[in-house]
Amino acid sequence: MGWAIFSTNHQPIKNQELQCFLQPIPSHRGSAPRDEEAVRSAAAAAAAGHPLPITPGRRKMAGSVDLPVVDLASPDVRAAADAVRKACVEHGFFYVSNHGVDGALLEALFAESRRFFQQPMEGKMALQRDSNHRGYTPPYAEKLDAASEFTGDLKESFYIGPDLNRWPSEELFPSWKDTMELYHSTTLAVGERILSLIALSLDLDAEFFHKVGALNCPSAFVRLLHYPGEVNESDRGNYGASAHSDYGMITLLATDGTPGLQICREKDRHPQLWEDVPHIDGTLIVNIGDLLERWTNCLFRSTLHRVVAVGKERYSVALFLDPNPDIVVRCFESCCNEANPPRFPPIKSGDYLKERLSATYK
Ligand SMILES: O=C(O)CCC(=O)C(=O)O
Ligand SMILES: [Fe+2]
Repeated sequence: MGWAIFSTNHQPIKNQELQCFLQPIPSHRGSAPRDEEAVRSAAAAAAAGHPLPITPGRRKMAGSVDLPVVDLASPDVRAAADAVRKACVEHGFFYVSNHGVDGALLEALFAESRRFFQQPMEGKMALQRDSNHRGYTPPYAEKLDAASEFTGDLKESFYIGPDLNRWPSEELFPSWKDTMELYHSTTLAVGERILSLIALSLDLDAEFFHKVGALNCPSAFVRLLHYPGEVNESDRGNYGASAHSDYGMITLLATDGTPGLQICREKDRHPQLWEDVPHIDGTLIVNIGDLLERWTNCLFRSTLHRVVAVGKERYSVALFLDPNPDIVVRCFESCCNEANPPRFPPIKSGDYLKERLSATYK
């Protein structure tokens, strides 16, 4: 049988051998040469009747995508689960409102993040990312699209895991640790609620992800992100975060309201159409990762996305909520049958995530 290791446009890659798992994201994941791509996306946007605003970075952009907003406080849980299913099938992205993350906590989180990234490089590098994948990553050290012609993405970031963290000095950052730990636990709880809706949307028990152990010491990482405002001439066409899909179950994203995030709903369509994901006050952005795409046999989309430079500094914070590393991700029975057999072999979550991460930092 030909297994697909990385999904592409929800079709299996025929005759792909298992060793391909060790390769970085293949080049068809959003890697058209930048000029050609700009022309193509402009043409597609024009054809679709979208306006083409020219950003300070002189990048042409398509229109905005109209993603659904799921109310997490809705008493009609069935309707919320149905809305989640529709969003995951059609877009792989949606917003959640009434999520319960306090505005004051978000304000404190962004203030701490700004203060950390505003330090001189020396202070940040003292907490450089370690082998446990915690800490600071400078600009250019990470390349989310392996096919990008640039050395690396423009962003800098800081990873905070469930434990074993590296913290800035308490003297300089007295409330940093408490703020980060509170944000970690708060968004983890929101993520668990979203996963319970996702389980219901797949006609599984609401507690499914708990029951199979995926949420027993899950691999949950908060990542603070900072994108520069001004970019050097040599970085013209480079991305804040180059095209990628997220690796795990779900991602919850808070932004400071600055635009830049774009999604491409049809990975293999040419020309690719990139659409802006506008900020909506009071909401978090949620997207599906590759492991959930595998679990659902590509019923749910792990959608390609990127962050373009918009000539303005940008801060965002992601929570990557991934399963316990020992969980084996195997196609749900409800998502396959004889006519639609599993497209991926079962895989241990930790093995999959480790390979994807190591490809990102080569
Ligand atoms: O900053 C953003 O808006 C997106 C970040 C992202 O896609 C990621 O870190 O995986
Ligand atoms: Fe992402």
